[in-house]
Amino acid sequence: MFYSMYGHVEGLARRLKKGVDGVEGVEVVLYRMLEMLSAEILQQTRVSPKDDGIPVITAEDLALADGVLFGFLMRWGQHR
Ligand SMILES: Cc1cc2nc3c(=O)[nH]c(=O)nc-3n(C[C@H](O)[C@H](O)[C@H](O)COP(=O)(O)O)c2cc1C
Repeated sequence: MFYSMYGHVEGLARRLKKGVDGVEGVEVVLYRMLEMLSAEILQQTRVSPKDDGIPVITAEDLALADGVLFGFLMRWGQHR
């Protein structure tokens, strides 16, 4: 599961999936974290459009996973 504003973290997640999917018996499913920024802020900060093919994760999705890799960017020293 990841959060990405400008695609760098998403690119890392896609590459991780490519690598880990090569492990026998393991399947990686990509999810994004819920967007917390308003549409206005997203427009002002020129955030990249999101790929609708990657769903937003739910608590139920998390419970199905045997393992979770987290990916998120740093913004002013913190992630909220
Ligand atoms: C507003 C803003 C604040 C940032 N603050 C930090 C920071 O405090 N520390 C850091 O290491 N990187 C910081 N960065 C860099 C991002 O974490 C980094 O570019 C990240 O790869 C962006 O990921 P994304 O392209 O998936 O959104 C900041 C970037 C932005 C746009």
